[in-house]
Amino acid sequence: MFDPPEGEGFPDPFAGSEAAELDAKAVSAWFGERKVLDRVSLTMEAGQVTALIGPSGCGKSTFLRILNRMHEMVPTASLAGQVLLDGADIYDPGRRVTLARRNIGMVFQKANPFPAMSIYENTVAGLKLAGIKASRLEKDFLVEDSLRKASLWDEVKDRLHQPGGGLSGGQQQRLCIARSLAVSPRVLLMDEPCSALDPTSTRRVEETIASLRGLVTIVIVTHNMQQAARISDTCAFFLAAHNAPGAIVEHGPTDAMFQYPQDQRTSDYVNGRFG
Ligand SMILES: Nc1ncnc2c1ncn2[C@@H]1O[C@H](COP(=O)(O)OP(=O)(O)OP(=O)(O)O)[C@@H](O)[C@H]1O
Repeated sequence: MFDPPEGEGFPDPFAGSEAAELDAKAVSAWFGERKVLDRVSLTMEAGQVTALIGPSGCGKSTFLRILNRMHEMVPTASLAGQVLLDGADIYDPGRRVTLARRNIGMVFQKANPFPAMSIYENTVAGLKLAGIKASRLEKDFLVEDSLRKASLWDEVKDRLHQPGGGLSGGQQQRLCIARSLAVSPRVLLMDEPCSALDPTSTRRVEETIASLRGLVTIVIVTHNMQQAARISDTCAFFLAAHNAPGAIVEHGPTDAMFQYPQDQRTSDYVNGRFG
């Protein structure tokens, strides 16, 4: 895909330092001929935590990957609909993929720091990719700021120049969160970020997510209903009927979704009766 070079004349249409609203409008997705999402619309409020829940294969990860233009990296993939970041469509022709990804970061299921690279270098590793130039002093500030926001600073401040691969799994996941935060994203997408972690590390990552509320908009896929209930403000329940594409059955404030679900299928799912 054509992606014009960095530099003057290509202003960032999504620029800003605040958490931004993300609005998916009638998003459908295909892998080859197979439709896997059908007209999904969802507003993910600025600064809030939105949890995407639903059984395996209903399209949650596909939807998440559409939100920062990663879906199009799969050769057979296609999509329809719009994704607006504070009103600007990230899929507008001519709009740069790199800018969408810089403003909408992603943390994956399995922590993926560069193992031989130091904690310091891992934290600022995204700057170059995002075309952000920073002096040593600016980097020093960014490293501390990002590691503090990721709730990792106190644990690593005395060993910033040791390899990232030497950290525990939970610390590595928080290092990846710090790396994402270092480029000042306005939205952070998280695809089951705790599924490979033990309960203590999970709790630390959940605390980190809670501390980021208001600073960045968070959209998280989770299979853990207790986690969704603990950390999210809003929930969207995805479901794919047999051989049908995934769609949202119900969405709304998390408390209401868990205590007074409007749809029987939501009630069955959040109470562990299927999936
Ligand atoms: N790269 C791909 N090529 C072809 N089909 C795919 C690809 N990725 C996902 N799919 C299909 O798209 C559908 C939705 O998958 P997706 O991973 O988005 O679901 P999910 O709800 O996130 O599942 P899980 O909770 O198990 O991660 C599934 O039927 C899956 O098999």
